[in-house]
Amino acid sequence: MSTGGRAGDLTGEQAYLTRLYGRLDELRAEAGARLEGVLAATGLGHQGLAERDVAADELARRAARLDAVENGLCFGRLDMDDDERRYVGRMGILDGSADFEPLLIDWRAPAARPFYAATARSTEGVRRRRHIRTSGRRVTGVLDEEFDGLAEPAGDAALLAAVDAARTGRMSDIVATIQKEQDDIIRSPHTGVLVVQGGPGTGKTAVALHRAAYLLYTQRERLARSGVLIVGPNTTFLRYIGDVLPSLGESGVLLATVGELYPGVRARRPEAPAAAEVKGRAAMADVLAAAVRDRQEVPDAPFDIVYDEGTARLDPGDCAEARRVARESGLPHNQAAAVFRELALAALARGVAAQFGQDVLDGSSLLTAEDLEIIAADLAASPEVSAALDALWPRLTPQRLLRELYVSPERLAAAAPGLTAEERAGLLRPLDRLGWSVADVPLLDEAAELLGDDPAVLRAAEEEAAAERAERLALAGEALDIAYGSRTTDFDDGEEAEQLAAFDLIDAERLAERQAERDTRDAAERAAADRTWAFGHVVVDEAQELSAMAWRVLMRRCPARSMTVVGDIAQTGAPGGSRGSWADVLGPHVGSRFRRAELTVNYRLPARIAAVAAAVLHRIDPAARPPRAVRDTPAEPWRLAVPREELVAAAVRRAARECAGSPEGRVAVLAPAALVPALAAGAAAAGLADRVDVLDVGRAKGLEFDSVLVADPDGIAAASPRGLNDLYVALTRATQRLGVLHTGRTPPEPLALLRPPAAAAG
Ligand SMILES: Nc1ncnc2c1ncn2[C@@H]1O[C@H](COP(=O)(O)OP(=O)(O)OP(=O)(O)O)[C@@H](O)[C@H]1O
Repeated sequence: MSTGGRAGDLTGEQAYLTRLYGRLDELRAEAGARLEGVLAATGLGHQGLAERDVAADELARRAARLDAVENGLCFGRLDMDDDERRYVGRMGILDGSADFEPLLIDWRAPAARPFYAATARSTEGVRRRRHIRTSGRRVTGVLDEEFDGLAEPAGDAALLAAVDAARTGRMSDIVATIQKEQDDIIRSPHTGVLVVQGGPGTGKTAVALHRAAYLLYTQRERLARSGVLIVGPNTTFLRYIGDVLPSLGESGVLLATVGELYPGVRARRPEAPAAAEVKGRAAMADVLAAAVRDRQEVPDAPFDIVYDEGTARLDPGDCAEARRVARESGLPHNQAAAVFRELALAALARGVAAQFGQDVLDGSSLLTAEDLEIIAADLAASPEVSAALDALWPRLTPQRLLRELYVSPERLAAAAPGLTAEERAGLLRPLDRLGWSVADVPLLDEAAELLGDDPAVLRAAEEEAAAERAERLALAGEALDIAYGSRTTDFDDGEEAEQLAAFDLIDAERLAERQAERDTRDAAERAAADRTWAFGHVVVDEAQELSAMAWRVLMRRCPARSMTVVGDIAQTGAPGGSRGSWADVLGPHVGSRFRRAELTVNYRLPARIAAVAAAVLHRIDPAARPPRAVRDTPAEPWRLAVPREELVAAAVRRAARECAGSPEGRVAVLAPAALVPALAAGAAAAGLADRVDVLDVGRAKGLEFDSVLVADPDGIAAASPRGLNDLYVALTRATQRLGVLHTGRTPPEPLALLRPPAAAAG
């Protein structure tokens, strides 16, 4: 393999790149002019206006795609055995001639595949693979791999440069350096559930996002209609990965946490881990089904309903029969209410008719059919009768079902006999205005399925959602007022973050309202507002974190079961997350009908940090194979014992030292949640807030930083429901340097092997 850039190569590639950007500019100008033309059209009827909006949206999306590929437009060239030359880049570009010659091949097109798949042993017709490095519109280097059959290409310098680069705090795409084992997954033709297991840093997230981009390219029409959902563990993570698909020219994908998947509900309520774990169990589906059945009542004894026209007697036997038929209708609760009501009304009408006596000869009613109809109509129109029947089979919103379950020990005991008294007590809560937790969302969704839609209930649910929104806006308004009121010219970054959160909230609401007014929203936008939306493809990242109940939600959102599921069971941290295998997780939904792929190379951790992590992994699961690190760095990971009362100050000092040691890149201090506020305040006071993130391990899941300081590893292990899993996650976030600050004489055992840093004075 030859590297570097001979002057002739650079000049030649620069000329080609300049031509490509020239063509890109032309295409942008064309798209802009067409958009202007469409928007300027006047005298359109209703239909014409709707068509114009659709066309304008499509053109705006195309313009956005053309803008998005500006950076790193072209990154590779293939010289084939037959002398054909192919340039590979972020999008396909044809020249402007009548022949439409391809100038640039989209990385996802079959013709680009050899760029990722060719090896010395299987060259796929490639003679030379060239990596083209650019900065803006300038070529800065080329790197050639010659497949002359003589030798295995040497280590991939392009890859090493990419994985060694300083991190920005936002994930970048890897389109220029996708490796073969990753490419096989990205382009997998499998149409069902594809599970990608891999240790930390093996590129699971990167692969999942590039697979989404690949599917959007190969199945554009289908997925433009049905949309793609990407599920991540928390909003910090979603922000971290949020630039990747747009940089690949793909928008219109919905990124959400499970807590955001129930329209109208924002899950903000804190939840005790034990209660979250119980709520995540698959058995909660039966609990909810029982809770719904429990709301379908039969009176213990006959009772009289006094209404305008007299008194009607409701008999428990008739009620039980009406309930039996309604249940057997197979309809969801709210729709079956109509069946119950009709049968109960008929029974009531028979009872009233009987009050008028019977023919002594044949026992038939003395009333005419017309009389009977009038009685039935009077009963149906009576508010008293309706109230009595509604009390027996109330129409329910999911919110009401759950709220009334959570406040009632009796209802909980009846619906959840399988839970222990302690577990049930953990679910109890007062009637308050704190809303819903993330663990409640799958239960609301499950309840919505069991209850079904009913116009009256939909209205009630909308009213509840509107009230909740109004409350949130009021709270946001208050937060803004507070932020403005307490604004000083020198507020620290913690305050600024608060203020931004409030602005974000309001912006999100405004956006949602604007979207609701248009009907040209893309699939992702419409899907976000529709609980019953069926996505064309669902990507689940950090999939090990999901509870059994959360999986049920995702399976409902993807009836076609076209899914890419990526995760690492050894990193499970969430209280309801997976303990077993992927077969345990997916079995209830797809049986054994899923394909499993594995990623084995670690692109994040330098070898010496990977060795520390491997020792911890061995403790978690002696049978697990740690991924192989692709590179090493000179910095030795270290540990430092500090007195507990000095931990915060020592961690802040160390973070400052990390920042001073390299001018760019991100530093993280990872600590037990209880320590985070003090550490964050210390970092802010030291003026480090723009370079240093202070996070608990749950928030750091899936993220990475140039330098990581793990503060109080014992505390992290003790606070984690899974013992060492959270510590494993914390130790696997660093791309360059790792330090551990512990308070005991020695840290948890595998870390005891580490030595103090070169200059130990904290
Ligand atoms: N082929 C590649 N070229 C360049 N960088 C890569 C490549 N594959 C992965 N990386 C980088 O390696 C890092 C780790 O990738 P990623 O976050 O996708 O790993 P992960 O398996 O999801 O990790 P975790 O389990 O910790 O969430 C990222 O910075 C990613 O960009």
